[in-house]
Amino acid sequence: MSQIAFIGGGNMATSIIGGLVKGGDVKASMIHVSDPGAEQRARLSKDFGINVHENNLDAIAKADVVILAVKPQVMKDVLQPLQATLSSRQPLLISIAAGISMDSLASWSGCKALVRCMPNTPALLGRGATGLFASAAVSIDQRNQADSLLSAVGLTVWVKNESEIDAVTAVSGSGPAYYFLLMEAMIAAGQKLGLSKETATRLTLQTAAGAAEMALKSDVDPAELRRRVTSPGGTTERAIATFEAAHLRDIVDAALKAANDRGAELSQQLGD
Ligand SMILES: NC(=O)C1=CN([C@@H]2O[C@H](COP(=O)(O)OP(=O)(O)OC[C@H]3O[C@@H](n4cnc5c(N)ncnc54)[C@H](O)[C@@H]3O)[C@@H](O)[C@H]2O)C=CC1
Ligand SMILES: O=C(O)[C@@H]1CCC=N1
Repeated sequence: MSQIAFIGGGNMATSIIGGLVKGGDVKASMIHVSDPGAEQRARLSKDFGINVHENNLDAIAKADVVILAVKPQVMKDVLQPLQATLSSRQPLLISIAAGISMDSLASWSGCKALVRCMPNTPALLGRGATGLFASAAVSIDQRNQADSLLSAVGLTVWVKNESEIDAVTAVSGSGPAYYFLLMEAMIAAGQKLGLSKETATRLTLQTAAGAAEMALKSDVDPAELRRRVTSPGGTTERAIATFEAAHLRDIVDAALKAANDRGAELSQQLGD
């Protein structure tokens, strides 16, 4: 069985580790995590019974797969001290960082088999969505390994071009935040209409979950599901007309383009 090392034990690593341990596909004893935060390490050790390390080199010492889960801004500084070990051991290197290119990962790590992927936080519940892209040096076995690690925490989708990872980031990596923003706005609007905060919150969250579940299970697309809620001359029609008049689709288009472009900009700024 492969040893898996996470460099960085923050929000995303915790989500993925939680999913892996809960799913039972990977033994806790096979998972190593390094993080400079003592509290972070204590929490990971207590919650999941995995191996924790202060030093990144200790985490990767026997790893077959190394998952990079640090912020993009520190990636170069994190990888350079690991380069000698990584280039001699040649583990499969999986980066979940937004906006760090394959070229940068290869030159900073010395690894050849690289996977860039973009998960999202619902991975914590096993309901994540991850887009992945592999370098040419990734073997079929390694690709399957990356797929099974990330599919333990939800849906996986492979893309053919590296640039598509920025689009995946814009749609699903950042996506949960868009839905949370809409929830915040609906809860506030419900309160203005006279509901208590608790009632507005419970109704909003259950509606979001129900709508998502319907869209996932339905054999028709979201546009048709929307039409089925919208009675002619009724209440939904007024609300949808208000969204359309405020150019909601253009706003979503611009927001996702901004996220996509920020991914590309980060690659430029943080690359060599
Ligand atoms: N938060 C999200 O929804 C998503 C984040 N990502 C990507 O995941 C990566 C991590 O993001 P988060 O988990 O949100 O950040 P985070 O800040 O929660 O976690 C980063 C962790 O790295 C640790 N760290 C800092 N310096 C380190 C070092 N030198 N060596 C080892 N560990 C170090 C920090 O102590 C922290 O625990 C980022 O690159 C981000 O682009 C990807 C998909 C979704
Ligand atoms: O906001 C970010 O940069 C990261 C990547 C996707 C979600 N969070």
